[in-house]
Amino acid sequence: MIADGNPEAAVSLRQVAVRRERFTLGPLNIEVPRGLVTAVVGPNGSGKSTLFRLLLKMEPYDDGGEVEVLGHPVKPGADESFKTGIGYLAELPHAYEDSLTAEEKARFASMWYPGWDWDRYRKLIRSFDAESPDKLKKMSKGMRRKVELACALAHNPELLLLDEPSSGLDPFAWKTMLGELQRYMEQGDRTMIIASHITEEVRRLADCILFVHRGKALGFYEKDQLFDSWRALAVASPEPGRIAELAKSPGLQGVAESAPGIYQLETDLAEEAEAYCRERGFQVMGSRRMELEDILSCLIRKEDARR
Ligand SMILES: Nc1ncnc2c1ncn2[C@@H]1O[C@H](COP(=O)(O)OP(=O)(O)OP(=O)(O)O)[C@@H](O)[C@H]1O
Repeated sequence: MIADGNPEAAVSLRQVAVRRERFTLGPLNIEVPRGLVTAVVGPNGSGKSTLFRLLLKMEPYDDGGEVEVLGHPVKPGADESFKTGIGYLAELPHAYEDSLTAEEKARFASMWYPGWDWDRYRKLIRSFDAESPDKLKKMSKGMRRKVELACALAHNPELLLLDEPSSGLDPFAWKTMLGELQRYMEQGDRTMIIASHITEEVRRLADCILFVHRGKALGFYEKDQLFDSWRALAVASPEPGRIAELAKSPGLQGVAESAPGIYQLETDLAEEAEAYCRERGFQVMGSRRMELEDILSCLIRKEDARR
């Protein structure tokens, strides 16, 4: 997770801290790889939106930290032209755009982004079924979201930052969005960072997952590896009361005796834990992938115990 000036990184953070009156993000040391989708997953108020704003130079950070986006330093006085290579979908709509129509918003964006492609924009609007002459403030939440998504994608940005993009979308629009985002990533050289509370969205889109909680990074994982190694095992023993033995199993994240001699064991080293159990005469009756929220709960529990 420590950044070391890796040119393969789309985003590098070194010892970066954002301080507010009642909240601190960081210090963060993170490298987000290029060409992949990284999902930022964490409870409400954990700092996901603040992280996005930091990357767009909308949040000042403490001296001593270093932020690099697409190879450019993000710091006071530095050139900001790299921002034209970013597509950003904020969590909430901007009030100053309320009185614009979709077409007017798009015209405004087209002046800012050299790579703006009207043909691409119109195709996206059609694909989202979001053709409307209304002002943005008169649109439904989902309709406005679709317009904003089309605008974030229309210049085919090198880096796409999506803050809870599916908020307000109906299931059809959600599916369309997934398809468009997958097509965007199929180009092979694009990078996406997405904050999401939707497990299915993370499962389908993400290559990597960054867990955050109370402004701290709890871990950066390759998704498939994460789901392979974090498992819940159902373990049986002919005699009850052997929980202390299981509590020493590799990668232990949690263990409970659900019935006499029947244990639920959560581990982030599934293969090693299964071998450990078998060597000691336990029977491994089942092994299932843990859900994203369960993994996040385990990480939070560990972090809270450390505090
Ligand atoms: N403008 C602000 N001024 C002061 N504190 C703020 C401001 N915006 C957010 N915060 C605080 O910063 C913390 C992180 O907020 P942030 O919006 O980054 O979290 P989040 O992970 O995106 O949450 P959610 O999942 O609810 O969108 C919260 O404690 C929030 O109250």
